[in-house]
Amino acid sequence: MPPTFKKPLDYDPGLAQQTLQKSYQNSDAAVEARKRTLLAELGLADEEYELDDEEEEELGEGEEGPGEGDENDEEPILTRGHKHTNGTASKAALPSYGYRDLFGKEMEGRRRQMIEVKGYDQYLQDLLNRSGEQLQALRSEKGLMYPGNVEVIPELQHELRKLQEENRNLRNSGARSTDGEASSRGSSELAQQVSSLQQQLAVRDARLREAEAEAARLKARLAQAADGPSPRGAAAAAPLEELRAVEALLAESQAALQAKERELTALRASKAAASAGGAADAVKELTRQRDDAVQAQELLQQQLIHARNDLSTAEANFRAQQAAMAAATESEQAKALQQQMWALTEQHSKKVEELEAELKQKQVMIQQLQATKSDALQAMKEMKGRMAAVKSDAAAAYKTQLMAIQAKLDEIHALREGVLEELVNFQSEIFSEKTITQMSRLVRDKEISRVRSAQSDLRTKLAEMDQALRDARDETETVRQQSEQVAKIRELEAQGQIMHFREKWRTEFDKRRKLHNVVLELKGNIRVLCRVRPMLDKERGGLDAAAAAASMPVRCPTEETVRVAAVDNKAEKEFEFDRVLSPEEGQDKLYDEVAALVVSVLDGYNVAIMAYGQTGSGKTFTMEGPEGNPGVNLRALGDLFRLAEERAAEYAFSFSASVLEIYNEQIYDLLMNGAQDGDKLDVKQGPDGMYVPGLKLEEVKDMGEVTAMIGRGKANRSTYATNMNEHSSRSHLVLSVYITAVSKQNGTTLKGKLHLIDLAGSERLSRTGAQGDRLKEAQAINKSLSALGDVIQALQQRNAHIPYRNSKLTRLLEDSLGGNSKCVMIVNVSPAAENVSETKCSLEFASRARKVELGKARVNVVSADGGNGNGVSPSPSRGPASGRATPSSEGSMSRVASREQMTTSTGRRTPGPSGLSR
Ligand SMILES: Nc1ncnc2c1ncn2[C@@H]1O[C@H](COP(=O)(O)OP(=O)(O)OP(=O)(O)O)[C@@H](O)[C@H]1O
Repeated sequence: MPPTFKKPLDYDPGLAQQTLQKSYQNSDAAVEARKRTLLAELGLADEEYELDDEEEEELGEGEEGPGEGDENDEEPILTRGHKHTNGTASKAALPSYGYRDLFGKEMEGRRRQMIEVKGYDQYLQDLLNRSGEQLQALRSEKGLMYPGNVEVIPELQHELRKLQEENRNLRNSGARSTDGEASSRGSSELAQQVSSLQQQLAVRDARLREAEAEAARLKARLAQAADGPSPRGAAAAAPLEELRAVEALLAESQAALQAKERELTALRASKAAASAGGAADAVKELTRQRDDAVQAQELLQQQLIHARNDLSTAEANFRAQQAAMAAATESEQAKALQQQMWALTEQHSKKVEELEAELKQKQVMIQQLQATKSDALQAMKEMKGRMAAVKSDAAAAYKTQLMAIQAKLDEIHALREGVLEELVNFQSEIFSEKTITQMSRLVRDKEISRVRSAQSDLRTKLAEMDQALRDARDETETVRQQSEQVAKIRELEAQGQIMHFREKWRTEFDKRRKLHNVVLELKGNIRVLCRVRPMLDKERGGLDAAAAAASMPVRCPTEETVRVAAVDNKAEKEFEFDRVLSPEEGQDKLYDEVAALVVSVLDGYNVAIMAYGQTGSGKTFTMEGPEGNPGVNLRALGDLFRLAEERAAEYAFSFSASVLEIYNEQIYDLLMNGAQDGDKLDVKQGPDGMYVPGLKLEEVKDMGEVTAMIGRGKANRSTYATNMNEHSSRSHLVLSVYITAVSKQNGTTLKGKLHLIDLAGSERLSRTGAQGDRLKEAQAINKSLSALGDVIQALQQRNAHIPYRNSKLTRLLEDSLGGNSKCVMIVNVSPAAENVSETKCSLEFASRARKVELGKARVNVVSADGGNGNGVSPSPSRGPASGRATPSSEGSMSRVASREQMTTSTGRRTPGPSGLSR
């Protein structure tokens, strides 16, 4: 078990030094105390050590023996003392043994008495024995059982006793010599003494060596102690010094012993001299030697006392050193324990920090919980407040009712009082006063019971009202839930109905589309629209718009007829078309008439919309339109993109387009930059119908791309045309749109084609008066338009041969004027009087075209496996592969017949000329 500490201590050299010093002092004090005890036992108190001057002098005077002279003061003390052993010595004659400085005069006096009683030797022996015992007791008491010290001192004591024995022997031999014994016998005794002394010397030598060894052992132990930490070494320094002092003393003892040895050598010499010389001299010499030996013995005794004291001091110091070492060890242990405690303290500190952190978290949680709790309390408070308000409202209502009841009761009471009063008055007249009192009590009790009953009824009614209110609330909740369920059901039903209507709408839409196509077919595949443009400013002749309109020779009496006033002795003439658009009708109205055909393109039909008319009649206005008021081209394309987007769930559409110009019977690609050789582009027939090899087709995805493409085409056209206005009048501009629609359900592909054609001016050659290049241009225009007229006539007459190849224009439109296509011709006319003749020609040309029966159109469809799916459409009136005219079917004829009948019935359709050429 390690010692417990109140608190850890660091090693403090100062404290250790103080502790050591204290232990020294304690040891010194203990030795001093023991010494005093010893002296007390001997009858020598401390105060007795001091001698006053008087006694000193007295003793000094007493020492002067008679006949000895001054020189006796210097005699060996034992020489004089020995004289008194014979019982003749007085106190004044006692020798001074040189202890005066140690024991004092009184002690010296007592000592002398004891010496006189016991004899010197006995006294000395007693003193030594007692000192040894005291020392041993002191050692035992202090626990200083160090072998070296314990052994050395008894040995020294033993040595001392030996010396005393030797002295005694010497004295005895001296006494015998003094008594005059025979010198021969003394000689032999001396020889024995010498031998004995030699043996003693040998023994003392051995003891001295042992003492030296012990000193070395002590020295080693001290050095070992000094090898420790410096404070411990510092603590051991003092005992080391002490040991050195002891060593010095031992060295002195050794020196004394050596002196003794020398004395013995001298004794041997004296022995030899005694053997050789006279006995008296020998005795004298021996006496002198004996005195010297006694003196040496005293010296040794003194040294022994010093050594003993020094040893005691060394022991005390060593003990203190041990205590200091123990203290240092304890300090180290304390230090280790302190470190352990620090480690434990750190662990505890960490644990405390963790616990503190946990505590903080708990505190935060507690704060949050408290906040939540306070919120809940606040909410409860608010709820309580609301409940209290509700209660107070209810209480107020109840109170109001009670007050009303109370008021009623008061009224009743007042009434009752009145009645009672009257009754009393009345009764007083009839009954005695006693009877009246009894009656009034009865009436009052009855009234009270009636009021109580009324109160009870009211309470019951209130309870019933509350119950009714609760029932009403429950019913309201039930109704609300039911209504929610009904609303959900209706919503679901509505969604179902929406789905149903959507499906129905889709079905109806398909039906409508089919019917639309049927209507178109019934109407005829070439529809002819007539558009009369407004009067231009230059054509008004100074008239305002209204007056100019009133003077116009071209009128539109109905939506299907146009009337041309009589000009040049020619009668007024009226023409009928599928639709006639007056000057007031805008682009949107016109587009409404062709929009249905545009839809047909997405269904896989070939559609051609062409604007016909003399120069300046409004063809470009109709097809292109001015900026901000687009014509057929942009509106048709816008519709196509819009419808394609609507049908995106069913079909995947792709659009491409080309822009070409036919000028002087040559084809120019307006999407190609730079000069072109018009002869190089020709019209061919491919698997998908007519096409122009080498013509650039551009994919377009939206109106932005279309607009940009048309803009480039126009720009290219203007670069090579010297006079744009004149050039545009003498060339055909064809914008073609190719649409592919792949069904997402069965993979079939529909391919539609839309030609939007702004034809060249149709004025007659004779009217132009052109010559040279102009004549050539006019002839070319005439040729292509004549070819168009021939084709229309051949179609109308159902000829076996349709002359498509007579011009690039008709060749290009072969599959758009054929059996599987739909065609709209918009004849644009000028309302101006100066253009009446040309207007008539244009209207007559369009009237003939209107009579052309193209037959039932067919869808360009390719099945998913790559086969031609044209068979899905109704039986064609012409062969699909050749595109050549075939005899009309009965159905077609019947439609024509019906149209003829319609015309006849109305009397407005007039048969046109048989030829179409101008
Ligand atoms: N419906 C109309 N409403 C208003 N102005 C029109 C209409 N039609 C044509 N115009 C105007 O008449 C003029 C001639 O029209 P436009 O250039 O379209 O004739 P055109 O037949 O294309 O001539 P060309 O054969 O030379 O190209 C233009 O100024 C045009 O703005």
